[in-house]
Amino acid sequence: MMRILVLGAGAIGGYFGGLLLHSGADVTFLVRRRRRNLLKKNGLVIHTPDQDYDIAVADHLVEQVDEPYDLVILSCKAYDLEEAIKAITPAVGPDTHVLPLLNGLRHYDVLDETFGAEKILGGLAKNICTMQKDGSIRSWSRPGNVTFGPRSEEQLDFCRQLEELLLRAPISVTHSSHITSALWDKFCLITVLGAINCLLRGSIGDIMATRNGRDIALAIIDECAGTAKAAGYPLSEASLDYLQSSMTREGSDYTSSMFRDMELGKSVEADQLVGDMLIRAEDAGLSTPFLKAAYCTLQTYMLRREKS
Ligand SMILES: NC(=O)C1=CN([C@@H]2O[C@H](COP(=O)(O)OP(=O)(O)OC[C@H]3O[C@@H](n4cnc5c(N)ncnc54)[C@H](OP(=O)(O)O)[C@@H]3O)[C@@H](O)[C@H]2O)C=CC1
Ligand SMILES: CC(C)(CO)C(=O)C(=O)O
Repeated sequence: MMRILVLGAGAIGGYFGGLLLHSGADVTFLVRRRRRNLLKKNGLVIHTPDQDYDIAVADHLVEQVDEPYDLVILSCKAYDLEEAIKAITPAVGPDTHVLPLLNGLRHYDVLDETFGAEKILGGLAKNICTMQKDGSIRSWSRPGNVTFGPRSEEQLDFCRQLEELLLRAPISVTHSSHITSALWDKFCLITVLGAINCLLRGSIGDIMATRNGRDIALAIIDECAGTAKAAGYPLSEASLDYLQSSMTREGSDYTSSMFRDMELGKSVEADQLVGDMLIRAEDAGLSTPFLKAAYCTLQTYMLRREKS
């Protein structure tokens, strides 16, 4: 059976790792002391719109690893990547594959350089979820989706085995043969949503109730879509339609995890999402005033947070 190590049992790692374990997969969570203690005490509870799961994880927790696994699922925040790489290094042997589920793109450069691109699959998560104070995971998606795929021919066999395994869990699974395009689509979606929410400080519905919210949302979509096009990964018509309708829907309570983190006073992935999109736009010679304003807002937030 495929041996899987999941780094981080937060919202994304806890949800997908927990549901994989529930489906009979061989899953071990690599967690830090505080998270380990909480999971030992409370178990891993996952609340979904249709069902709650109470998963016994006490025997599936480690604070460090010393042997290779077949698959390492990486589900930390981007600002924790460096430490996470140190923690998983002993688990990455010659035949190991790594599936990152982080938002953004920059982590691929770092992972490729550290472990070799042949080991790093393409992956992303679509799941509106959060880790609650008591350590349980709440997901509002029906169900959360993992999209993954090979970044080179050599990874195809492993991806087929992985698809078989993922399909046994109560999650939605997309095995993409164009994973880099899918990563760009998700990068645009999360940057657009995060920039709108964090710049204008509200859910999509809150913002659509204002005089100019819709115009600003559409301008941010244009800036990100232009950047994707310049990078050689233009958004499909369907993706663009989806962005234009979901980001301007009246009454929508849509928020990104970055905005929810900001509301809670937590650290945010500003550099890896809005900041990175902005750098790529500038490199392509594009004018992106709204992304600049959004990044400036996020940086100001982070600077004030560091001071307090
Ligand atoms: N939440 C969402 O709705 C979505 C999030 N994403 C993306 O998924 C990624 C993860 O986000 P999310 O799950 O929300 O974040 P969380 O903060 O909920 O979870 C991250 C977990 O990673 C753990 N972690 C970090 N570094 C280490 C380490 N060195 N060793 C062990 N554990 C570690 C943290 O542990 P500790 O508790 O000890 O700090 C934390 O529990 C982000 O890139 C995010 O943008 C993508 C789609 C949706
Ligand atoms: C797009 C969304 C909102 C859900 O998948 C997300 O990725 C996030 O909140 O980080």
